[in-house]
Amino acid sequence: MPKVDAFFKALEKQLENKLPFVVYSRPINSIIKFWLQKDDALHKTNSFSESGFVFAPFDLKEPPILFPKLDCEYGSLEIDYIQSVSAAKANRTLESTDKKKHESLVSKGLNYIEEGYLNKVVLSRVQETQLEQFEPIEIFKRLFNTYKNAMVYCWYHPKVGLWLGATPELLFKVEGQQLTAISLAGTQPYEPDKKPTWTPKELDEQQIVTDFLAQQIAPFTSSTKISEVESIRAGNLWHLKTRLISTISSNSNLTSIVEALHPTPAVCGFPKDRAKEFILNNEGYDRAYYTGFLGELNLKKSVSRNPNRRNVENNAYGAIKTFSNFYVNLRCMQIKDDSAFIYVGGGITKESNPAKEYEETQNKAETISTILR
Ligand SMILES: C=C(O[C@@H]1C=C(C(=O)O)C=C[C@H]1O)C(=O)O
Repeated sequence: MPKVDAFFKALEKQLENKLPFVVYSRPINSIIKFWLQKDDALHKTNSFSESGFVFAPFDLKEPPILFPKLDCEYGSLEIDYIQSVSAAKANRTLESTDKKKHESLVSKGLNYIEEGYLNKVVLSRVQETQLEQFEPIEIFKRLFNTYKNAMVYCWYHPKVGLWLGATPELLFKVEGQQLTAISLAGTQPYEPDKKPTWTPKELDEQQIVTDFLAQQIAPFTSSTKISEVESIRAGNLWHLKTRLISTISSNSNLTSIVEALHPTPAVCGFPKDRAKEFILNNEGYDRAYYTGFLGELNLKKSVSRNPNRRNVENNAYGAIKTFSNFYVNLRCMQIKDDSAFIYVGGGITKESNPAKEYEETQNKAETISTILR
């Protein structure tokens, strides 16, 4: 059997057998990887000290789920485009009262901002779409073909559920002693041949995220470099992005970095605790794994040394580096029976307008719904 077919057949079989798996491809990358857990045990991690794949909820009162490396079969495939079943399956978006509900949620958030209780809060909703067929692996293939600068994934555990997404947002990654974090916020619709123009509202909203990240990593790092703000495209949207790169002090660990950064003001708000409390008390539904994070935990890779170096003796041995990378679970959906639940939100600051914020969530939902049609 050709390698591609065997790769996806193994996934289909894992799903049929109701066994946990994740299949994913990191941004700007033509490598697809999977981890297939050998039994249906539900492993969690509190310490982030194991190796494997992590899937964490928004609210970390529930510990993240771990597919431990030692309990998994691993596979990878290098490919640019995967043939998937004839593009479209008809589907129907259910009538919703979402608009009114979301606008009144945003208005309430704005009241809290006006009163000075919050600077920014990210408010979200979930939208249901009926599917003609249960075909998550096919949806994954379409996500992979469509969103090249996103982390695309399909994650399944029989005791938790099935999630799919194409997220443009890195929470942070660690490679050896280097920490990279990304501030991503502000949204404009993409229009062909047109560069986005950013208003002070969006620049401010994104700056809150950058300042938060810089402040939160400071106790664990040194010599942080902060890039210029740039526009990046994610499907039918533009966002503002800043990159922060620093060196981790030798006494810090992943748990303290996660606690310091998650959830960032890009998906929660500022101040963090007040925004989180507002979300939990007012959104009126459970975000579960939406705006949580997912990714590789403490994996190893060998990095070859610079061949131009003089120290020939050392060049014979490459260095082994430990790396982890966590992406924020955005532009995602959960599939239950024959329905897809699409999760979308946006940042609210004092200049926000409820009707526009609803429109922004619609644009975000569109990014992911196009894959279902
Ligand atoms: C919350 C979401 O996206 C986040 C919010 C953004 C915004 O408020 O402009 C932009 C990118 C993401 O950090 C989402 O996609 O659901």
